[in-house]
Amino acid sequence: MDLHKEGDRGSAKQKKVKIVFVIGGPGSGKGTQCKRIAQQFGYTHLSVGEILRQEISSGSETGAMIQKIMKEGKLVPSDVTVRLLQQAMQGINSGKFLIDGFPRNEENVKAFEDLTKMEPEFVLYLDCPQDEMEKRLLSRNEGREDDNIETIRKRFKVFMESTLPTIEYYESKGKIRKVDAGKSIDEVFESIKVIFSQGKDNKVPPISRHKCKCLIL
Ligand SMILES: Nc1ncnc2c1ncn2[C@@H]1O[C@H](COP(=O)(O)OP(=O)(O)OP(=O)(O)O)[C@@H](O)[C@H]1O
Ligand SMILES: Nc1ccn([C@@H]2O[C@H](COP(=O)(O)O)[C@@H](O)[C@H]2O)c(=O)n1
Ligand SMILES: [Mg+2]
Repeated sequence: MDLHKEGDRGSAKQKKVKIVFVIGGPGSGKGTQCKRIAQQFGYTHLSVGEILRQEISSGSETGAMIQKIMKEGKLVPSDVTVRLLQQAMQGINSGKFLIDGFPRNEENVKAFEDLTKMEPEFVLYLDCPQDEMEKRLLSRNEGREDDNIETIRKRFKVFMESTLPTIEYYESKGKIRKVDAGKSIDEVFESIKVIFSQGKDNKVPPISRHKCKCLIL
């Protein structure tokens, strides 16, 4: 798949690639729900955090740099993240991508748009209270280096300061589909199924920072 040529929207020969971004605070359930969405709706699930962790495992210099940033709960420079994401997408012959944990800041948005010339169909936003996310992360038990209380608090701060503005950006474009992610896994998936069944014309009421559950501590 040539992700550059996909930007030539007029070309009938180009296969239309559909992209859905999935964002939400750390522990909001992005990975959990993406697995279900991919299975039920035929998407290829790409977790950007997982792609970055694979780069760490490769033992490269870039991986070492990523590991340091992740441990601090900060964000990896967008040129690195988007290059790795684009490489992962190019290796897969799929028409539908579910991109989990992306974008995390405005720099991510710009780098993705500049490099791929693509935009998401919509952005699924898992809105979850912070105390619930903290509880989930502390009992996740998957051996992640960043699942400790110190790093978790830093990740929450990054989410508030850097990711919420991207949610507002996509809200202004009418692309946010928000679900209450504080409920049980099954209940959250029920709300998500409605969104994926209705497709891109399903509009939800506008949100603002003040209405996010993640801010009600
Ligand atoms: N709705 C839910 N209710 C209770 N526990 C949940 C729910 N959704 C996910 N979990 C659990 O919470 C933990 C975090 O979920 P998950 O890994 O899907 O979150 P995430 O948003 O991908 O987090 P991160 O940003 O850190 O990758 C996991 O142990 C998962 O099993
Ligand atoms: N767009 C992104 C996504 C992730 N990161 C870094 O990876 C960490 C883990 O991400 P998860 O989605 O698995 O929680 C995250 O805390 C960041 O350090 C990133 O920089 N940019
Ligand atoms: Mg995850």
